[in-house]
Amino acid sequence: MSDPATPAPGWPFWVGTSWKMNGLPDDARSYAERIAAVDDWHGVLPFVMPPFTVLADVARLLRDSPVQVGGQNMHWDECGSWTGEISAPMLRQCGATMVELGHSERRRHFGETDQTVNLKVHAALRHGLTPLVCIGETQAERDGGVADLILARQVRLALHGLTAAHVGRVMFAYEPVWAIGEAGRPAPPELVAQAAAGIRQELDRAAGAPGVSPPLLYGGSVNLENAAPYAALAGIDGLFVGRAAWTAEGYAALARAAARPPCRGP
Ligand SMILES: O=C(COP(=O)(O)O)[C@@H](O)CO
Repeated sequence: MSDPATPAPGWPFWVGTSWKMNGLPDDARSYAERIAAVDDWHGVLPFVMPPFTVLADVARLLRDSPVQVGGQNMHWDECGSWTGEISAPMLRQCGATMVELGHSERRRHFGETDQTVNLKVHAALRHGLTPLVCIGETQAERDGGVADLILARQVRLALHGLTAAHVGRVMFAYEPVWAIGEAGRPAPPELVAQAAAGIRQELDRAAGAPGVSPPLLYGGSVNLENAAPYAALAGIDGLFVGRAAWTAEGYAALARAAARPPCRGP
């Protein structure tokens, strides 16, 4: 198993996917085998987040590839009476190096809060997992003019209690709630750039210095048509993709579309 990455801001560029609640064992193995066979990721840092039931299988098949594997959620405690939950050590034992936290679907349907996200960030770092924290405003919050406030609050609370050094080991994904899923509308790149600038200010403040703060990915209805324009945004360090990357070929094509030529590096 590869060591958990300590992400570097800017270049290189991350392209990852969460399969959400999709992927029976045969399909998961076939997907993993196909992306394990990709011999050129064009400089992007790839990662996949399969369901828990296939995570160990997928991690085993990708062990010798550059593709990192992560869980889609976890509990903040190491073990104990938490029926139905999964802990950081369990994810590590299965081969995960990353964990997604605070996705809007978990905030909306399963009672995830900024406080539980913060507990989980601490737990992930304690156990050597890279947390990928999802933040984003609802349509009502954007219409009400408080999107930037909501994003700043989500960032600050997620990072609460971390040292500046630990802040640099967290990753973030800006995912407007209104841009995600079947009913989602892709966010205009100008809007993403403006939101990313505000988020970056918060991240730099928490990290104590510009240039060492966490990578910031964009997610929400990313597809083959819009991947390159999002990837070209100066404040965006990666893409976090759902539906468009639920086939191995779709994922590999997206990584190619998002790959920045070396001259676009810092
Ligand atoms: O939810 C996400 C984006 O989903 P899409 O299907 O691409 O809208 C993001 O967290 C990746 O799972």
